[in-house]
Amino acid sequence: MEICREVLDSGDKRLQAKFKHALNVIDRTLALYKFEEVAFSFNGGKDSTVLLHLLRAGYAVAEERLVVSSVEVKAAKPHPIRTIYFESSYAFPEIDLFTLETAKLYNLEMEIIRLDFKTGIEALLREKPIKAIFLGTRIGDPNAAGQEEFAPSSAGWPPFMRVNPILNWSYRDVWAFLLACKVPYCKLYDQGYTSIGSIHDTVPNCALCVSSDDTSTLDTSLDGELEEPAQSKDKYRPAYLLRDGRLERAGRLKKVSKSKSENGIASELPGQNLFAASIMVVGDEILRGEVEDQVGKYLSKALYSIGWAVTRCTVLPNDIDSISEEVEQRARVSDIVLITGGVGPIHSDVTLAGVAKAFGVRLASDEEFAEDLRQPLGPNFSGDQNKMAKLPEGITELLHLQDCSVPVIKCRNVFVLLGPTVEEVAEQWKSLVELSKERKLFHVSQGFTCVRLCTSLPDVEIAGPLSEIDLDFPDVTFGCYRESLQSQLVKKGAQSPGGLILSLVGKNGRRVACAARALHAAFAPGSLSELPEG
Ligand SMILES: Cc1cc2nc3c(=O)[nH]c(=O)nc-3n(C[C@H](O)[C@H](O)[C@H](O)COP(=O)(O)O)c2cc1C
Ligand SMILES: Nc1ncnc2c1ncn2[C@@H]1O[C@H](COP(=O)(O)OP(=O)(O)OP(=O)(O)O)[C@@H](O)[C@H]1O
Ligand SMILES: [Mg+2]
Repeated sequence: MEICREVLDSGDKRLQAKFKHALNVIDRTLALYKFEEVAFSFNGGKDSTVLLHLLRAGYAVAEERLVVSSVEVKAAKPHPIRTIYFESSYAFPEIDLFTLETAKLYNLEMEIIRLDFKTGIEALLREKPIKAIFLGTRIGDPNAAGQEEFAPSSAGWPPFMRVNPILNWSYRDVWAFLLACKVPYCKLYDQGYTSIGSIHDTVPNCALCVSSDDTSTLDTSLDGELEEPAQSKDKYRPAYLLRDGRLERAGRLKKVSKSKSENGIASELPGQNLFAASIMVVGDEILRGEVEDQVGKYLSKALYSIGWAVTRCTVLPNDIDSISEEVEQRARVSDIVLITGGVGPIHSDVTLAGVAKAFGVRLASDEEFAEDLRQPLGPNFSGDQNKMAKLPEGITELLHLQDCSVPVIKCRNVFVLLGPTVEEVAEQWKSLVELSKERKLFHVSQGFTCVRLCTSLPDVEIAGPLSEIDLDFPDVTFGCYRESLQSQLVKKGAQSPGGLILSLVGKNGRRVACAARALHAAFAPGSLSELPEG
């Protein structure tokens, strides 16, 4: 079979291993089910094109076995690959055409279904005894979460086995195969499309753009941003030149929900100018009081300095369920969640497992992350067998940062900073903010202005005027607390140790100063004194 020969001739050991494994999955399926009980779900996309040729190879092997074992050798004729295509009026015409031409070229017995997937499969199963369907689903596809190579259809779907022979193939593997086998693929992939959905949600991948005024640098940014449809002046390189497979879906426009936008991250609330972040620090040693949490404090200040409100900062034990419950809850109510601690090769490092559980996905080995870790961790790092290189499947993006040896792990609106020391977290955070300015991962704006006033007046005297002024300044937050005598004494310029501290916080510096003047005016001169910035 020419496909087997081409893969062999390519000399690409990795491709050969993936090919062999996929053929084995196909072979096991054809041994389990009769030919007429199996269908191939083909849509002209690159993954299903790979699968088509794997099936051609796999069917040839199975036919051979049948012929050899058949008594009536002459009667054994080739079985066409039973194929289903869900046609849609929103499909690219190029995809439609390629699907039909390919079916003709390879003599596929194709059934065109003009219904949605579920209803179409229900109708199909009523008529035909299909028990298994081959799909080109790969890990990293949004719908791959929780699937294995053999995955029974989900609850609520008619019963059949989903067979995913290329589940563990990477973007690189797909192109290595298509190019090595020199098989035709849809021409949209030569025009910069790297993953194809409908005409309404797919544009060429901006990482492959060669704009008319820049033809030199390509594929250097990790830009997954929503781009407007291609300008006609822009040219795109072919899909197989995309070096970073994580950007495969960068040309897929994401569904924008009411409050959350790109990457699941919320837009600034109109008129309110406030984003809410949650911080989670994982470590039993902090809960035992052995170690003081400096990271939470650093991140709170850092978020505040870019205009974010921190609505929760929690310290959690190294326990999967505690982490997953907190992530699940905080990711829902916050714009972003920052997590540090509990990531590493030790048995108690379960932060990523907790994140995976919160989002209902499994942890899967990630070859690219293993590569990222190999350099900083040195020769003792044993690659993807090491649990450190496992990431929540299908929802993770690695953010490579300038001047940082390890990436930040982004799972939807949750960012895991590998740290673990406050210095390392600080370095990662600063680079993340820079990257965010380019990619709009989260909003970076002007920080808050804070004025702190110190007084020895008793709380009861302060309370009345303070609540009145509070009403006059809805855009300023008034806080009131006492610092320990000790910490006030060590702070330079502290006056009135042991007294009350009033803090006035707001985005508009002028308004904060105005509120401070109003407070001064409400009490006898000299009752309040301003503290230096803390
Ligand atoms: C043959 C076939 C079988 C499918 N089986 C399931 C299933 O069992 N459970 C499910 O949730 N979705 C199933 N789907 C739907 C896919 O998971 C996914 O929603 C679909 O490929 C649409 O992806 P898109 O929204 O990116 O276009 C199936 C789709 C096809 C074509
Ligand atoms: N309209 C469809 N008809 C039949 N099968 C489909 C259809 N849409 C998706 N599938 C099945 O789901 C698989 C996964 O779809 P997915 O979009 O991830 O990959 P693809 O379309 O092959 O390639 P690409 O990622 O480049 O779009 C396909 O390989 C195919 O088996
Ligand atoms: Mg597709």
